[in-house]
Amino acid sequence: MLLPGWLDVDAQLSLVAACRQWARPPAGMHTVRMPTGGMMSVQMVSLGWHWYPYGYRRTAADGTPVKAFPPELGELARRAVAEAYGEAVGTIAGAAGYEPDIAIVNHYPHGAKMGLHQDRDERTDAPVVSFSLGDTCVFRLGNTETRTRPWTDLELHSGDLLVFGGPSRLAYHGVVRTLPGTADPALGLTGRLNITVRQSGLGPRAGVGAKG
Ligand SMILES: O=C(O)CCC(=O)C(=O)O
Ligand SMILES: [Fe+2]
Repeated sequence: MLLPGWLDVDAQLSLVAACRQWARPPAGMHTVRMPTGGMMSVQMVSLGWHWYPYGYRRTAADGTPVKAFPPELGELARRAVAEAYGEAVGTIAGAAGYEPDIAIVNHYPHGAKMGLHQDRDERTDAPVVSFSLGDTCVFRLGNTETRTRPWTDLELHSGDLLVFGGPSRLAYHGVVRTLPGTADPALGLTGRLNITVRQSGLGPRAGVGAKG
């Protein structure tokens, strides 16, 4: 579900300010090396659970405890899910009782992108909520079966809300490119930020993934 302009400028400004705090060390913004050896071009910071390829743990990349998941971000994401699905909320897995406990903030400097992937390191089928801030990007929304066509390229603008739930929860998706300089200068942001809010399905202490 795409709800363009769901965040007004004030809400965008407060999220950008929050991202600046979350980005600070310890457990701050970092780059990620993929198991194949390459570095991701985005920088990221996780809240609640630290994401690494491919799993979640409580310890951040610098070895310090991951920052807490902010309850107000959970509240915002719950409202996003409720408004995205409206009366159909009961038909979408995990939407009615949405209890997110993870946020991943991605920063896209000019030239950064994200290859086509599924968000499948969570242990629930509850929706993933995505907020876009800053520069516009070309977002590729694929199908749930393959990394290949059919896909749809759409622009995500600052303030747009995208919710992956129900039949599209495991849709392949990625960021083809950002459009440098398209952000409202009032945001004071270089590049693009994306915040995804997720429900881990993990217990309070457990970690999952290839490295346990
Ligand atoms: O930046 C985006 O819009 C998508 C980010 C994403 O797919 C992810 O963090 O898993
Ligand atoms: Fe994703």
